Amino acid sequence: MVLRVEGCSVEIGGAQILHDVSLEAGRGEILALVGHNGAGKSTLMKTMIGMRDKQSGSIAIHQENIDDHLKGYKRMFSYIPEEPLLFSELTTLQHFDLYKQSYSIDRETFASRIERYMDAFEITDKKDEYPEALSKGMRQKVQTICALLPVVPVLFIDEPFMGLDVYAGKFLEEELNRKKEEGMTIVLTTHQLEKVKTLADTYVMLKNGSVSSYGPVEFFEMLERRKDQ
Ligand SMILES: Nc1ncnc2c1ncn2[C@@H]1O[C@H](COP(=O)(O)OP(=O)(O)OP(=O)(O)O)[C@@H](O)[C@H]1O
Repeated sequence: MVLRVEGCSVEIGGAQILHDVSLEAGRGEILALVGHNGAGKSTLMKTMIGMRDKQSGSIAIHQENIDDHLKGYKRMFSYIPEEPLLFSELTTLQHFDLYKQSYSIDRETFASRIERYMDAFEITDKKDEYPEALSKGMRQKVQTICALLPVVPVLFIDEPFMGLDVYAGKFLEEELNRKKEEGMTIVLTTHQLEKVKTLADTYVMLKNGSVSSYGPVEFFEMLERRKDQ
């Protein structure tokens, strides 16, 4: 297994938000976190990337435990948050450069990737702009490109298609499939059930902070069909 989460519980301000959550995902697997608003999907994702403390449980990528060596663990994944988290003092290109340095991406690989991504996401003419001069969707594109640049074992994405236009959404979907073929493990949250069915291999359904069902995506489709009957 590439990603292993075991018995994670999270409290925020004295309220128990996640209860004993466990999941795992293998190489080249796309895992969708699903559930109603407030079920705990973003909290779980933030906990898996070390942005939120847990009260119990363990999280590891390739046996690198989040609690033993956070810096090493952080080099094992990239992350696209629900709301873009950009630096107001950095231009689009400077953001990409920050990722190049953080993940030690070589110059040639970096140059070809940013050219391809800026072209596909249609933001080449925004390369010297600061975030305040970008629309929300464009900021989301910059954030998405940052996370797609490094080749890491795991990619975490919170609501990947929110705010993206249809062309960018289509390209992202194709790119996630390409990354999956190359062996990347992808964990995403989404409310778009169609995307779960077309993109994911497995799913974890959260209900009030607990895992209510978990398995191959065909099982999820069966549950959805049964609900409709
Ligand atoms: N910073 C916070 N302070 C207090 N409560 C929080 C905080 N963040 C999340 N919560 C609570 O934790 C619960 C889970 O929220 P979370 O954002 O993880 O849900 P979600 O499944 O991602 O929801 P959505 O689908 O609406 O994005 C909610 O009850 C929310 O109010």
